Amino acid sequence: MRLLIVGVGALGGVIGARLLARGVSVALATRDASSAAGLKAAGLHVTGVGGEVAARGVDVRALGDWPQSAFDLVVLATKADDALSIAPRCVELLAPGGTLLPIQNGAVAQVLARQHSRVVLGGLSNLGATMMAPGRYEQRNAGHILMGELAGGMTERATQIASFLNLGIETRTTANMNGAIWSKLLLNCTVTTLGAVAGTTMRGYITHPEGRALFDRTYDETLSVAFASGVRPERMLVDPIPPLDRDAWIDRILAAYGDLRPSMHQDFERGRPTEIEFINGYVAKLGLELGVLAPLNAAIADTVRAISRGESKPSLENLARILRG
Ligand SMILES: NC(=O)C1=CN([C@@H]2O[C@H](COP(=O)(O)OP(=O)(O)OC[C@H]3O[C@@H](n4cnc5c(N)ncnc54)[C@H](OP(=O)(O)O)[C@@H]3O)[C@@H](O)[C@H]2O)C=CC1
Ligand SMILES: CC(C)(CO)C(=O)C(=O)O
Repeated sequence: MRLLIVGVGALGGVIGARLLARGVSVALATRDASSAAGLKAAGLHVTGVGGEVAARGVDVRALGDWPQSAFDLVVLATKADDALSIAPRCVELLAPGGTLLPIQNGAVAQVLARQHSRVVLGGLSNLGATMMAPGRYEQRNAGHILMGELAGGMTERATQIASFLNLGIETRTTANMNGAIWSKLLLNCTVTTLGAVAGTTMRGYITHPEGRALFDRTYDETLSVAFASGVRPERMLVDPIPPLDRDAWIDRILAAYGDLRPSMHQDFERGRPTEIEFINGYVAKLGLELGVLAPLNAAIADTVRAISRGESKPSLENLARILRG
């Protein structure tokens, strides 16, 4: 299988390096020729969970420099906005019958599938990684890539692609990919975004009454939109549907994600665009289309946009303000 990884940041770098270390042939695409030259010189080096691996002399070019129809699989590992803008170019790079596998947080695969339904397979990452410098990455957990057909069910292409990626990186399939993407979305709409607007981790805000109230109400609102869209969220690390013993369920979420610094908070600090339009922004918009109002998701998205514009700062007070409406 001829594989191209587009976006050699935290996730793309770890996936590429682990496949190369197992002798799998991997082509890489960066934004431009100068980052490709830098990466060619640096090679890929991964430390952390899963062990240290290094790859020299990597096959890397700028995205625009790869020939058309050259790949059977393109793993799209950029942030969401970039994924949307370069998806048409990625589709051109696919040979007939090829597959585009986006692995962003949020509803990127669903949005891409509206334009490129023929080729898009749903994907997400339960693997956590950080890029220290171009070519230098740290794997933060023992997570895996999850993939499957957005229309549901299992196909031969999904099984074949998973077996291929499994040569270097743990990859699982699900017959309920939409449900899995929504399960992650439920957590990103709450754990990630509330932590980002509060400027802390989930453990840092959930002990405040407003933090707990906003978490509960936002989670339930997001779940209503998921159900209205016909999705049945899939169990992943925690049960996606809160059981009667909600406190014990919150403790399980805290154990898995409570101490992680939200990626969106890092986006604020680095002045980078966030993925909010594919997280709470997506849920608010879809809720409107489906006639299920999602005012908390809309208010959270507005707060994130205001912080990105420099009109507000992350703080615990944002949570109380969003709750007041
Ligand atoms: N890191 C993690 O632990 C996890 C990440 N995710 C999701 O995975 C996605 C990727 O995240 P992450 O790896 O952290 O992001 P990074 O920002 O570390 O990596 C994205 C990479 O894509 C590159 N890129 C941007 N535009 C292009 C382009 N036009 N052509 C080629 N490359 C391009 C960027 O290059 P440049 O620097 O030039 O912009 C950067 O190297 C996000 O949606 C994130 O939400 C999901 C779960 C965990
Ligand atoms: C792990 C988690 C849920 C933490 O917020 C996340 O996905 C993120 O920050 O992007």
